[in-house]
Amino acid sequence: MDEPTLLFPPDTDLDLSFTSTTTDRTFTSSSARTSLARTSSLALSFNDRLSTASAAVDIVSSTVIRRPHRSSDPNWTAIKAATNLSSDGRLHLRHLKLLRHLGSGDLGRVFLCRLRDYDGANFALKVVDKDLLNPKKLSHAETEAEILHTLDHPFLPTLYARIDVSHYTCLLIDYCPGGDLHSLLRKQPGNRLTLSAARFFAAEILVALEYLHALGVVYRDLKPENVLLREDGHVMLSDFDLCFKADVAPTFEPCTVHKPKVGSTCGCFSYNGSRSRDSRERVVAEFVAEPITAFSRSCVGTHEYLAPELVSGNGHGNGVDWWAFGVFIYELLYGTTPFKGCSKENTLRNIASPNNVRFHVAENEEVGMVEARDLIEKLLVKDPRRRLGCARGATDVKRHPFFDGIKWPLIRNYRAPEVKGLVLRRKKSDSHLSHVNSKRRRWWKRLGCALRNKGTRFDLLSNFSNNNYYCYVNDSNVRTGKFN
Ligand SMILES: Nc1ncnc2c1ncn2[C@@H]1O[C@H](COP(=O)(O)OP(=O)(O)OP(=O)(O)O)[C@@H](O)[C@H]1O
Repeated sequence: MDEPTLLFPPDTDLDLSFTSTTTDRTFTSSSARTSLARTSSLALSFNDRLSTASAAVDIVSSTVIRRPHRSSDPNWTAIKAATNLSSDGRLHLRHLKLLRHLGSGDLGRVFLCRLRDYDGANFALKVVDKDLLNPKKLSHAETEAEILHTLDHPFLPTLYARIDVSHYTCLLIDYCPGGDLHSLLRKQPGNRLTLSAARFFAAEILVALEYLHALGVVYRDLKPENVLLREDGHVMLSDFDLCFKADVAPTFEPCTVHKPKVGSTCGCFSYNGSRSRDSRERVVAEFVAEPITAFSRSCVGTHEYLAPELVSGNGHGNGVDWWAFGVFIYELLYGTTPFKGCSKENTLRNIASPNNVRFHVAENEEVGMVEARDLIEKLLVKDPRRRLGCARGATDVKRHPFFDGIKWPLIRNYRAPEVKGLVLRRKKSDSHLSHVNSKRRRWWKRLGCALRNKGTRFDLLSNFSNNNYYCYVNDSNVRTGKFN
């Protein structure tokens, strides 16, 4: 579908003229689109005259967004510097320089930008022209801005500033140079990832969904296209225009867990197989925050990711995200979606039919695929009342053997997998850390050797290092702490 060239007359607020060719695969009720390929060329600039004159109409929220635990983040440092230098302590469009067009969506266009006087931090600026949107899209745009404003999570975008100028709303968020997971999949042989890479991305998305659900946000548009990749290879779930908010009542619920025998180790990243036979059971109280009473009738989402209850149109709730999570893991591992038909209608028919998901089982498949299929089957249960995740959310999904060995609280520190086409940039702070870590590694190694010589078990010591650079030793098996 060719988008028309948008040219603003010289006296309008912004000059964002460009041409863009877009196809996409999202549909919202009646309209259908797909985001499979995008090409665009552009010539754009903020109108300087406007930028300086815009102060009177700017409604700037950057000063009210505070994330104290991220005070050392370079992006925040840059924003703080710009606002400190600003005469009214606010961020304005004149503080930004647009570098290039990143892409277009249903609601607006996204540009790579930097602060004018500071080159060290990249941002993405989503520009929504409210004059071009119908009331329904306007409400989606407002939903997205509201949800972005509430988020504070490493796998979700940070809204640094919202700048309203005339009929434009501009949202300044994190820039993800790694592109999206859908494009990355297309670069892989068979369009699929290795099991350990799929598990890394699935685990991060699970944590992001857990956070959204704890806020009462049902996401409704999970798909690889909406998973952007940060420079360190960690994910950023994007696109919140199809979300809806519901009530959530957090509880502590009793749960039986397997307690490993003292001294037994757990492989952290490489696949660990089934649970240890040495485990004992104990009951613990677990935090559950899942919007189980969420209910909506509007049919939104992406065809291949729609849950059966969405297709039937009788109303849906939090379960649609757990269904989509099953489709997502399937696509990462099999290179296609499980109910895809030869047309959109066929796809919807396959989803609505009582037939369960089917798998192609390869002869020499990777260890862990049995667990992966079991998880997918449990997520793709057609009746949402019996679907994994619907009752107790991520708490239950995280405990599935597919995720065995992942140390959830440390997940943001894991090193991203090496995946063809994914260029990882190490942050300056990381290279400093890796220097410290390599010193620490050497220190542990020397200590381990010394103690081994004295007959002390090294595997107990190696468990002190919770970092994924370290080697985990489990009897005679050495497992490297990496996702690849
Ligand atoms: N933070 C970002 N960093 C890098 N690229 C981005 C970022 N946000 C968006 N993009 C790019 O811009 C494109 C348009 O994004 P946008 O969120 O407007 O629309 P979309 O993802 O197609 O979804 P929708 O139309 O549902 O809003 C994306 O496909 C992506 O390639």
